[in-house]
Parts: sequence; C-alpha cells; structure tokens
Amino acid sequence: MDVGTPLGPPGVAHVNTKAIVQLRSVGKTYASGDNQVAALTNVTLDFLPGTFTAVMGPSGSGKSTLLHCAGGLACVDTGEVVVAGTALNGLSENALTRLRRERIGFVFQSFNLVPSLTVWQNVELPIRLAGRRAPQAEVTAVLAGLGLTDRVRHRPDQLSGGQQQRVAIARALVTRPKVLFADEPTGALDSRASRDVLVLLRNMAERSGQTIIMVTHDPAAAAYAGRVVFLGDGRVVGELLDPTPEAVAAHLTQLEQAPC
Ligand SMILES: Nc1ncnc2c1ncn2[C@@H]1O[C@H](COP(=O)(O)OP(=O)(O)OP(=O)(O)O)[C@@H](O)[C@H]1O
Repeated sequence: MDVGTPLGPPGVAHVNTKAIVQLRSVGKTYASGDNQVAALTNVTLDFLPGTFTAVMGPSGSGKSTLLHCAGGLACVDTGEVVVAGTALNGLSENALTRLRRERIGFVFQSFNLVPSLTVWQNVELPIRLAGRRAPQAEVTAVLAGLGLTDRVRHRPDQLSGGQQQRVAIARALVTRPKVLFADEPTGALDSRASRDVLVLLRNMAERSGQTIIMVTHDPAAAAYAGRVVFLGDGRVVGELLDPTPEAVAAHLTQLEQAPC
C-alpha cells in the first residue's frame, strides 16, 4: 500500500518565502465561559502558489479556525499571517475587506447563494459589491469553465447540490483570487458531485495556478489534494504529500488514538 510521503517531524514546517499564504507561530484562543480554549497553538505553515492542500484532524482540532485566521475572517492572538505579501496583523477593517475581496475566495459547505438571484447574478455579485460593473466576458468565462453555461438564468433552487456548489465556486473565482479557502466544500454533496467538485479544485490549482486550501473530514476528498496537513489539539501534528485515501485514513486513526 502506498502510504504517501511523510514530511519531516510533526509540527516542524520549513519556511518558504515564495508562499502565497504564510502562517508564523499563529495562536488563537477563544473564551468559553470562564475557560480559555486554545484553538490554535504555534502553527507555522506555508502554502505555495498553484498547490492544493487539505487540512484534516479530529473534530475541534482547529481546522475551521485555521481557515478563518488564514483568510482574514478572524484575527490571530499571537504570530503572523501573510497573504499575497500583505501581513494581516494590524490591517484596518476596510483594508482587510479589500484584501479579502481582491485576493481571497471562500467556499463553504452551505453554498450561501442568494435564492432570489439567478446563477449569473449570483456570480457577478462580488464584483458589484466592490462597486464595479461585472465584465460580461469574465462572468461568461468562469461559468463556462465550471460547466454552467446552460444554467445562467436558473435560480439556485432549480439546481442540484453539485451545480449549486459549482455556482458558489464560480462566484468565488470571478474576482480571480490568489487563494481559495474551502471549508467542507463537498460536505453536502453526493459522491459523484463531490468528485466533480474535487477534480475541478485540483485542476484549478494545476492549470490556473490558484492556491487552494480545503478543510475536510473525508480521507477520499483529501486524497485529491497534493498535500494533507493534519491538526491535533490546535497544533500541526503531521503532513503527507501525494496522499492516498488509505494513508490519510491511517494517519487520522493514529491521531484519534494518540494518548494525550
Ligand atoms: N467562537 C468560538 N467560541 C469559543 N470556542 C470556539 C469558537 N470557535 C471554535 N471554538 C473552539 O475552538 C476549538 C477549535 O474549533 P474549530 O471549529 O476550529 O475546530 P474544527 O477542527 O474545525 O472542528 P469540526 O471538525 O468539529 O468542525 C474547539 O475546541 C471549539 O470548541
């Protein structure tokens, strides 16, 4: 069985200045009643342009927090996040919003489409929200790339789950972001629609040089990525390159059985 290529000792990530997303010694703590929950502790990771990375780990291990901190949706308490050469620490809310709008795309498990708008209108929405007129050719191209040309006048409730997720991806891509963050993008899809979305994400990284960072619980989904980063208790506890579903599942099982 091919168990993938393990990288270095757990928790030790090397520094790469070409990275499009960099996390340096990131820590994030939440207040929970009288207690503090350390959601991320000393996380150092690099994500290179044109790579597709899956983030995995047991429930509560900090996956969504990592995505939110790396995507500027949440502030870190300690350490630093740099996206496309811009350090997020200390950016004003306006500058952060602009950076998210221009450099970053987000896709979530719940597609978050606007039900009253057509496919076309949903996809052009981020450009309109930025106060610009959506270039017709741009919207046409991104919809064609996602196989949605014959659905442009449909509303979300007239589409399958897989089609709705493709619209959400088209909407995230229309601004040509450097990085796409996807939180469980296939969580609500059946296996065939999941495969279509995952192949699409992989192709986007390989052919368009987009950087994709995806949280998933599913070893089969993670195996579409070129690299899997494992979190445990808010720390990086391992990585695999060229993962197979079996290698990912074995790694996860190990993590879940690890003594505390
Ligand atoms: N807003 C919040 N307030 C308090 N604690 C939080 C908050 N968000 C997350 N946490 C806690 O931080 C830790 C990490 O949560 P996070 O959602 O990042 O984990 P996860 O790995 O994405 O979990 P899951 O796989 O269940 O979605 C958990 O202990 C969680 O309870």
